[in-house]
Amino acid sequence: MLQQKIPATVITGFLGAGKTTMIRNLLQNAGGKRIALIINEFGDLGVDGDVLKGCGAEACTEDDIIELTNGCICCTVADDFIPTMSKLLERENRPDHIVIETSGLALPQPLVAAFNWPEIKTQVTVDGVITVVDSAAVAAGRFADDHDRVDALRVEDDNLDHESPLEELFEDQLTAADLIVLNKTDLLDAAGIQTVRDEVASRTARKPSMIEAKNGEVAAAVLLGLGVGTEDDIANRKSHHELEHENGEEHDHDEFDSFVVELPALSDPSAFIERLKGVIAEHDVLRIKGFADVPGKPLRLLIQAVGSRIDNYFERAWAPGEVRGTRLVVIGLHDMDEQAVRAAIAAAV
Ligand SMILES: Nc1nc2c(ncn2[C@@H]2O[C@H](COP(=O)(O)OP(=O)(O)OP(=O)(O)O)[C@@H](O)[C@H]2O)c(=O)[nH]1
Repeated sequence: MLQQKIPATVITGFLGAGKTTMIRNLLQNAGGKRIALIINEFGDLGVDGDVLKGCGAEACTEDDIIELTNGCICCTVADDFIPTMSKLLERENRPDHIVIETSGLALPQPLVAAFNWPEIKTQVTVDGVITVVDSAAVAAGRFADDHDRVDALRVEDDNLDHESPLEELFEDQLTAADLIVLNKTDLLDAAGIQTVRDEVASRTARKPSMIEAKNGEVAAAVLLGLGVGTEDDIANRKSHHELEHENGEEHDHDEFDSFVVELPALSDPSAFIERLKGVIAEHDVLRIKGFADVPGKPLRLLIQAVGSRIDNYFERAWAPGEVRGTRLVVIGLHDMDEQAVRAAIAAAV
């Protein structure tokens, strides 16, 4: 008997937009669907996997959560994604739906194209690409902020074919979308949200629907079942990179850098977080996430910084045998001064 293709939803969006938060909410409200989740993170601490495994949703047990940690999924399609999908499809107990969270720096286009590989195409179809947008970051001009600098460079160097890397990635992720979720609307007023809608609409020639959300709260029925078959429409969603290098030149993530900082226990987490805000602002760090050891506390403290907005909460107990420690992934543009950022974070403890 011919098996029905399994729908796969690709969830993309820039660092810190709220992808993991939205997926966590989805898993807790999946309405009886069994979901397999493939998570790809930039930076190798596996924070997203931990957050999702910790949500205890029946829709998706720990076995159904697969982490791809060898770099951005868009660059490791052949070595990482295809073999992972093949293994998943060989399972006896196949999922009803597959959800893929790309890293915040990934281009969705090569991933969607992978669904046209013969061994995948016969068994799976892309239900839709959902792009999560940090509305507050858009309103703050995060993705357009170094226009002047790039324009100045372009005058000096005719060969410069890139816009700012943030802007380009933002547009590529929007161009791939079947549905755009304008998240974090709690941080804006109505006029601010309208500005974000206009800005987002102006960044893609395609006009996918847009919905607004707070804390990634979107009904499962809205996210799953778009039924698009996006892999058949990739010709209309080319990334800047594909348009510039039609001859197949490799795309890479040279514009971004990440490293892990190991720190001692935090005796005063609030003071550390206040000082961390200063470090982020001074060095223009894009994203910090990780966890901390707070002496005397049985739970580990999760720290999530998106720009200089920092959330922190006690997440889960240290597991038996797990070494307590403080580890943070730091992500920034390539010109970020790693040594200076390391020293500044260490001095903030
Ligand atoms: N105020 C506010 N914060 C949010 C909202 N959604 C998510 N956040 C917070 O934003 C931070 C980043 O959220 P994540 O869900 O980890 O974002 P992500 O897109 O998975 O991030 P990466 O994995 O780095 O790409 C966390 O601290 C969330 O609690 C929202 O709607 N409003």
